[in-house]
Amino acid sequence: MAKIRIYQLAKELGMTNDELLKILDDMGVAYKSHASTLEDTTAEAIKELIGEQKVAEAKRKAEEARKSIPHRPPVVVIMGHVDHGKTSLLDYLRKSRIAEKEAGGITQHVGAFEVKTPGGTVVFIDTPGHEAFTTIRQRGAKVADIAVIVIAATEGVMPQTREAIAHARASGAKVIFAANKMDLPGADINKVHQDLMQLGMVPVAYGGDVEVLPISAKTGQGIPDLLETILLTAELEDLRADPKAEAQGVILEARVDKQAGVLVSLLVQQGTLKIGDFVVAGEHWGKIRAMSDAEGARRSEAGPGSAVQVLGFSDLPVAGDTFTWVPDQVAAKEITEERILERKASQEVAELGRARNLADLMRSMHEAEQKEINLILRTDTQGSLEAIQNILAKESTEEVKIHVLLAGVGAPSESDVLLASTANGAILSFNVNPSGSVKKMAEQKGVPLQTFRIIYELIDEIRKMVKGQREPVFKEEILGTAEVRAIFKLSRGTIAGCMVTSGKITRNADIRVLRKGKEIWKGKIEGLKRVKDDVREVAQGFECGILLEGFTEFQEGDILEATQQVEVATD
Ligand SMILES: Nc1nc2c(ncn2[C@@H]2O[C@H](COP(=O)(O)OP(=O)(O)OP(=O)(O)O)[C@@H](O)[C@H]2O)c(=O)[nH]1
Repeated sequence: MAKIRIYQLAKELGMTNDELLKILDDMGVAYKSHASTLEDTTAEAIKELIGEQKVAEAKRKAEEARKSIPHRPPVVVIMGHVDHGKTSLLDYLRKSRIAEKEAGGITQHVGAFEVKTPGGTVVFIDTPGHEAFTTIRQRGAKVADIAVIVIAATEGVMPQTREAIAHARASGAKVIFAANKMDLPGADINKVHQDLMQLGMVPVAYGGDVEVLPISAKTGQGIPDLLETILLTAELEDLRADPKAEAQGVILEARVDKQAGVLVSLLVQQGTLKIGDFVVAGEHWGKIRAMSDAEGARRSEAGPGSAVQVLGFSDLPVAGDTFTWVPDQVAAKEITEERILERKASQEVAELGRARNLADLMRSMHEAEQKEINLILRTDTQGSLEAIQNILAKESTEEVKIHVLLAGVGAPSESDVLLASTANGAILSFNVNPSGSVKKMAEQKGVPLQTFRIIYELIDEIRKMVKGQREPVFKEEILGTAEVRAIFKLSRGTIAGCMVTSGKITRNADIRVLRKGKEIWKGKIEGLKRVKDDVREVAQGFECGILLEGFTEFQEGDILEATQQVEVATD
């Protein structure tokens, strides 16, 4: 390597001569002037040092940039079993928010509302239950950071509590439990704790990390603590959003109002949405003409964490679609038109390749290298459910995990189909039949849904799935051999003129070169020719020319052995 002079290296590293001379002084390197040459090792050491400094500086800047982005309020969804108090809790939170304002405040439904506490603001999605939440997730958007799952302490964990947990987990939201109805004499928080332990979740009270807050949606008892826990959880998540970024968020609801036209509720997640902005959401676009918030107040802009109702969409966007800012109408139109075309094209493909049964699902999981089988189990009785779960636990292997997203008594529901669809899973039911509408939905969404009458048939099906997902085991199979009879040295390599002496040689086979019975090389074929034509295979008794990838030292009499890897059936 040519010696480098100090001023040359300084230029290469983008620094001044003086800066580099200072580094040399610090390193104790002697020089006469900036024109002196450096030893190779010194130059390398300096390059390495500067490289490290640059990486550290870039890291520090990235962290600084992240820290300069302000925090945003957490977005919370409330879920739980029917009648456990989701609506009451939302009502209480909504009222407590208004109580802080001037009396007589009017509220309007914009899909989410804010609760301000001394510790910070929390945004609540204004629709109880997981249907709305799952519909939003179905479209690929993550809307809630935290799920509060309400459990009536008079009843404990019920089937839809388990569903809510499964949905929340599948979305990646943090889960906090609210043990509700604590004002009632029959309330027993210990039962809630124990039920959760049975599901493998250890409450903080028992030394675990699962938050269970006793509350009453009726009296408001414990709700400040619940809000505080939400904010603490959010703090750990370090949620940030840049108000200066291009506006982006999720459509929460959309409807047509006879007078106002298309009304869209949306949640801004990044950036600031302003009047006059153009946005696209799925296949629809709009120019924001007016915005109003949950207080019914007109807004000219909405920053991260704000839910607003907007006017300006010409068509109804779909709840759950993300919306993004675009610079103008030309961009808005082009993007939405492109999306419509893309959808039409992919629909045609989907018609052909939709996963309709377990075998199809297994194939798609295999292609995606998914090593977890996600299942929803539905049975007629608790007894059969437990029996199946016990057997399943034994079928899970190190390589392929069986993950039961949800197990419950009763027929599969539409919400099960949504869950299975987002998790790329299957629904297996035992002795219970899904309704026609559920079957139809499963078909539309490509979710395998199968009903069994005999437990062992169900288990067999699962065994097949596990087997399908195992890493395949391969063994080597010899395809054929060829003997080198002549050697041609050409400009593009050395070609072995061979006679296929047994079996066949194929273009994509693995080749072993054997000389006097010993392997001297192993690799792939680069070219296989019969006379002058490139061919895919040559059979016994024919001559051919073989060019190998990276081997040229042929000798007459060498044997080329062609092999291929074949999958071995395992049980
Ligand atoms: N005493 C008492 N009653 C409550 C409390 N929370 C809810 N309730 C009552 O429980 C019943 C069900 O409450 P909702 O808030 O409608 O329950 P939900 O979970 O929204 O129910 P669905 O919307 O049907 O799924 C109502 O009669 C409420 O008044 C509470 O903390 N204490």
